[in-house]
Amino acid sequence: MAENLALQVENLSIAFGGLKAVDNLTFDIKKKEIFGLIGPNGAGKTTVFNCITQFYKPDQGTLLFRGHGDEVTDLTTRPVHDIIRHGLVRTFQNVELIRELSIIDNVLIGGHIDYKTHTLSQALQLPKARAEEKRYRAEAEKILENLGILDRKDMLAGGQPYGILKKVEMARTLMARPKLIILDEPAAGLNDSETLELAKMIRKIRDTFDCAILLVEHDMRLVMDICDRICAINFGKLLTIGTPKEIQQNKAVQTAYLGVD
Ligand SMILES: Nc1ncnc2c1ncn2[C@@H]1O[C@H](COP(=O)(O)OP(=O)(O)OP(=O)(O)O)[C@@H](O)[C@H]1O
Repeated sequence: MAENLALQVENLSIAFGGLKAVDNLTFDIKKKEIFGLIGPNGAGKTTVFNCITQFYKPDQGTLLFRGHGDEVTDLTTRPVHDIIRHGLVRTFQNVELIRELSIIDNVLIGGHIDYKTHTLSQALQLPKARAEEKRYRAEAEKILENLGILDRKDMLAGGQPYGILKKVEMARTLMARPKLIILDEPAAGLNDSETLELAKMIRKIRDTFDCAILLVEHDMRLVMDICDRICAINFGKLLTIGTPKEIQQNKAVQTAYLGVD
């Protein structure tokens, strides 16, 4: 795997019954790249990232990921719960936060995969556990500051505007110190100004937290605005990979996706 790559997908295929949902798909994502995956409804986008995160086990293909410490992992050999430990996280379309907890406590939940101390020492508040908790709290505060919502840290998650909840969810994701974040339709449910904010936030995350981003999104303005490169698929097959400009000018994409003939 080339040193500049975060993810390499080669000849990925998966079928459900007779239907080839992903058909011999090959693409790669560079370190710190914002990479878009687009295609019409049913094109196979969700299935692609379900294969990457090992929620589905692909029938065929190579999935190499460069995670923490630049270590390369063959994702197909890992169980689904192990993927996050390597530095690959995904967000969900619906924000899933605990309304009764404060914003910072919701963010701290994202750090739990990393806790080194035993649950018992945490419960007894032993010095090592207290030090660890302090370190995670400082890290959570730094992330909230970066996302511009540190002033809300002690407020309850319940009742916050949707745009803020999305930021809290992103903060929680960042606690896993990801090397690649898969964003599943992050603009769904956001208004125009929140979508603009989201674009700024995604760029800032890439720049500040040194990670690549795979964006699966229907909002073409957002995709064209922030992606370095875009992969267009239809019927599970690759149409083309290119810059936003190249994608907009591509005949196959116009026909398949934008509905232009
Ligand atoms: N678990 C499954 N079992 C059977 N068929 C499936 C399953 N998951 C996806 N499919 C089928 O695979 C194809 C690709 O679906 P997928 O959800 O990946 O598309 P998509 O591009 O994400 O669509 P959308 O934009 O509507 O979310 C579709 O025909 C879908 O019906």
